[in-house]
Amino acid sequence: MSSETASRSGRPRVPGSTRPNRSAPVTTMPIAHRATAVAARATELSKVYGEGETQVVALDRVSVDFRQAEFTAIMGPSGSGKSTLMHCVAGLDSFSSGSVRIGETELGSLKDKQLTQLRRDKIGFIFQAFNLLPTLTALENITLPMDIAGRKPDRRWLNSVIEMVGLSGRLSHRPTQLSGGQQQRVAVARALASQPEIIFGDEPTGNLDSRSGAEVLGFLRNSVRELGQTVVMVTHDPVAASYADRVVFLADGRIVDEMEHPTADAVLDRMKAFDAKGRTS
Ligand SMILES: Nc1ncnc2c1ncn2[C@@H]1O[C@H](COP(=O)(O)OP(=O)(O)OP(=O)(O)O)[C@@H](O)[C@H]1O
Repeated sequence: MSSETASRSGRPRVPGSTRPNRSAPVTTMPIAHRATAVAARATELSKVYGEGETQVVALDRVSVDFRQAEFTAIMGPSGSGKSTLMHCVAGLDSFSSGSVRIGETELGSLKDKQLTQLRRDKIGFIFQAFNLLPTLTALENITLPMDIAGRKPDRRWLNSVIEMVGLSGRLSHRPTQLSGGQQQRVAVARALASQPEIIFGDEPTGNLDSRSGAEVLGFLRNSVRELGQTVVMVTHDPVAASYADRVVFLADGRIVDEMEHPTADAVLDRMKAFDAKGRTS
């Protein structure tokens, strides 16, 4: 595998693959751009549920960048807007005002069909509940999004991803024949297989024991460091957040803090500073 420095410098290759990662070859991207290249951006993003007395401001003018080849965790107290932020940026939910872009594409300007296409082609998802199809084998689940899109998987890339998550011996198994940790590895491979611009994880380790969770988080971190993937993950768990390069803290629908190179203890301390209502102290 390539060194961290080399791999984090832009769009590196999968080991053994002849194909560079899709959007921007590393050799042509100036260093200044690499450091600031943005995979997804929310600007003044607001999301309001309901009206009048029952109105809830879930997101209150949130502006945040998710940089390419970086692993970002979103944390905050329950109800602070983490899932809403992820869903709005991932094009899974509409927003009330502001803007979101994935790469160069403004989501607000897209019709439903275009949004579906963008999610399919540019975004990978990993959910707490694995979301695998029970009638398909592990391999069929991994390639399903590409099959639906009518795209042929890059075999060498696919093999590298399958090898990385340690599923080579399990490809013909169906989800019920796999442990929870193995099922989530299938979901990780499915998300990585199409080399999306960005992967969103919603509590991806929420249903796993700590060992399986650590494995999945390790694969996600490797995908960022060694494959140049961009990952954004919502989590409640300071240990999970410590795998990220950066943590963004939400409270009351606003970003209240950020932490680079987080440790579990530092994240835990920061979380303790939120009071029971979810406000910062
Ligand atoms: N469909 C909805 N209708 C009305 N209010 C909603 C809806 N979805 C979320 N909310 C409200 O928006 C706010 C933010 O919710 P969100 O689920 O984004 O928070 P969260 O930080 O992800 O919470 P948790 O950690 O508990 O999952 C909360 O006050 C929630 O009650």
